[in-house]
Amino acid sequence: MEITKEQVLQALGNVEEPDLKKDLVTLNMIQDIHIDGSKLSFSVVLTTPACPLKALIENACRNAIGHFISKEVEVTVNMTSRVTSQKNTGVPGVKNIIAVASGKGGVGKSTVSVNLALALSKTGAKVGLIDADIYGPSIPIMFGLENERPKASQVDGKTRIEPIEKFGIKLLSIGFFTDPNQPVPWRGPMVSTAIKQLFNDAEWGELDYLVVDLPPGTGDIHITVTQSFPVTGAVIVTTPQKVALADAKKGVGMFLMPAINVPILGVVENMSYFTPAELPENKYYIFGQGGGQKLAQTLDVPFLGEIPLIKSISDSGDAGRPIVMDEGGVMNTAFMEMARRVAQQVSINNAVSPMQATPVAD
Ligand SMILES: Nc1ncnc2c1ncn2[C@@H]1O[C@H](COP(=O)(O)OP(=O)(O)OP(=O)(O)O)[C@@H](O)[C@H]1O
Repeated sequence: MEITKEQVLQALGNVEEPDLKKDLVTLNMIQDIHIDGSKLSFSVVLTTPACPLKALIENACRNAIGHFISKEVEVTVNMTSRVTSQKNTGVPGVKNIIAVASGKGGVGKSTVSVNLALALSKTGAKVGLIDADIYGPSIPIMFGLENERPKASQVDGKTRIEPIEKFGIKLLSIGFFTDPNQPVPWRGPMVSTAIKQLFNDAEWGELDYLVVDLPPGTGDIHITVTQSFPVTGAVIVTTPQKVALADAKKGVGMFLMPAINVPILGVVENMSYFTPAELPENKYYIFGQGGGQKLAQTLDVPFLGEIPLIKSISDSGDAGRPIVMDEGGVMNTAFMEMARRVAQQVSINNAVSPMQATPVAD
């Protein structure tokens, strides 16, 4: 059987990327076509390794070859990725900055930030995490790094900070530079300088996603981060309670203000229902059901998922090993699904006007 490259491209031109609403060939996602008799191999370059539609797209490609060329073709599909970036984030090498915010304190914003960063990294992305919660930096504890200090050196008269690496991601926290027993009275300009240093003075290297854990509410740090760095999008964390939902709405409002203008990637509802470890199929909606989803609908933004309330999440946070690191179980599934939806929204936003898309090794 004779197959040509043109036939392959024509067949795959019938496969639509469901999120980006264009075919894979137009999107330049088909690469490395090799034909050897009836054997065909090609790569599909997705916009994120966390793509939730990976299996569906691969299947559609196989079906298209079978349908438009021949069922006799022996197809090998390599699913790879190249994370896209819409804007220059202002931090060299960093493709996307994802801000994690909440209207109200204590809703689990840091828990979501940490597990989001690790879940993205588990899919194969290069990830960094900044703890910008100046009033209660909790990331050092959550990673078991309370006594660590990042290395700093002088290069050409400039301070360069080495982010700490743990569980495959690079991280920096404002907590690494303060004494937990000595509360620091931060003044506005000091806060702004300190936060900017976490972005500008650190050796982040190449990152697909830099996740930023913001303080709760709306304040100086939000303004500093959003005005100094073009943030790709914001993830809003809420719990199902009315107060949290009302505050989340205010948080969304701040990101959408013309002076700030950061796209909302979506709403995550944390502590959605209680699930006992011994009976994971039982769900008790102790704070009410569907509040986060309704909020997302009202604001016309995506709903990124429900995270259950379970005791082991706080134990794991205190023990320095975030829960998504433990394979299997409801929390791992919930955080992996949430991360895939976040990455999907980043890809969709970037596809609106992709300015640069640099390849990453897979
Ligand atoms: N889904 C959950 N199930 C059980 N406990 C949780 C869950 N999410 C968060 N927690 C616990 O709730 C507490 C607050 O969480 P976290 O520090 O992530 O919130 P936050 O919104 O970042 O708080 P802050 O306003 O102080 O920044 C922690 O003890 C954490 O372990």
